[in-house]
Amino acid sequence: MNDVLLWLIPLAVLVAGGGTAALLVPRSRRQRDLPSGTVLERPTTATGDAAAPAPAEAPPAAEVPATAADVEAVPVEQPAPAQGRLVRLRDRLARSGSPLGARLLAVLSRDQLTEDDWDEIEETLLLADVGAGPAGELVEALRTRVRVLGVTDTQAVRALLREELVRLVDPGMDRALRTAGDEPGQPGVVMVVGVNGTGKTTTVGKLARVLVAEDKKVVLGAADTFRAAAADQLQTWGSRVGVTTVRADRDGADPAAVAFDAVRQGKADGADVVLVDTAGRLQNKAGLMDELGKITRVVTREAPLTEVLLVLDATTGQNGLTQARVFGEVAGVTGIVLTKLDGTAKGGIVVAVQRELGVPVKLVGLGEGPDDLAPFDAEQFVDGILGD
Ligand SMILES: Nc1nc2c(ncn2[C@@H]2O[C@H](COP(=O)(O)OP(=O)(O)OP(=O)(O)O)[C@@H](O)[C@H]2O)c(=O)[nH]1
Repeated sequence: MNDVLLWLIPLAVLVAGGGTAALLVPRSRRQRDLPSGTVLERPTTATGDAAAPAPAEAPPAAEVPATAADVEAVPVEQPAPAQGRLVRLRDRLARSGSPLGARLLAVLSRDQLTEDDWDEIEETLLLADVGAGPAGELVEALRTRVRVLGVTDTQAVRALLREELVRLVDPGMDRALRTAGDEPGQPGVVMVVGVNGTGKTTTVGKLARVLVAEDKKVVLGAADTFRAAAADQLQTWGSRVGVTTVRADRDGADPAAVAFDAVRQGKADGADVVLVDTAGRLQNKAGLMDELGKITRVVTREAPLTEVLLVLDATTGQNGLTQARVFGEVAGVTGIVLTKLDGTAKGGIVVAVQRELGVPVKLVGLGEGPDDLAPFDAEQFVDGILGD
């Protein structure tokens, strides 16, 4: 009876897995034959808790037997290039209520600007989440220039407002995405952090498309193991552009283990960039610090993080700033992605968050479409909010 069982158990496992021999092949061998858009699952041992052993101490990915590899047969798309996308902002903002620029220009086009008018401008800036400091600075600078230059003509006032807004958004900041590895043969590693629902997974998917459009080889790491659907969501984004997704084989697995595997996979594949999606629940600062700290430490053993992008929802105003503060302290943020800019008339958050963290907005989300992610540019952004 025992002998029969010994034969039946592996047989049942093979049948349940579709009978494929790939189930028993170590990842390193299997991967050479993988089609693009592949999903790699890794059985993870540790849990997300900080006390768990670092996954780098677990068996390296190449020696771990792979489990199911459900490759979705989706047609591979050719994503659109990212340049020039920010011009869409104007249309999107026009549809999102009364944009900041229109409200400012309505006041500035009044005949004689009174004290009340300047107060109204400051209030408008505050309502658009620019923040008290920058709003005061802009009003002072604009007021002085209007007075000194004796400008009354609406077009000239508009030009001054544009200059002052561009200055506030700071065109001098380095907004280049660091997606190249530090050494030859090493991928760039971009970790994406932020609270639930801000658009992290969507941003990773859209960013993968941007990079694929630039002919870069990308690997995705689904280290958001907290939300059940996040890995599926990411995998779908990856499959659409022929990009491999490394994910855990169960929910709640150790995110650091998945991130580590993704980077190792990226190296093995000769990828240019590995994008790591995280859960980053804001349960408490210590927990967040443990989770992101552990991912960073573990990933760095394979390749250093070249970019840590904080995803913020532009519609959340002051709340977003509080999140930015916490993530800025725990995650070593190097760039900001402001999503849902299409759904708010409050573009001022760009200024406030850059001031808060001292790091630039590098990308903006302009909608739910796959190519609705644009590289940020101070002048184009201001033109977008000022409208025609
Ligand atoms: N309008 C608009 N919607 C967006 C944008 N970016 C993301 N979204 C939407 O925001 C919602 C949440 O996005 P996700 O990518 O799932 O957010 P997440 O941060 O990964 O969420 P968790 O996995 O729960 O942490 C989705 O419905 C997205 O389509 C954007 O730029 N504009």
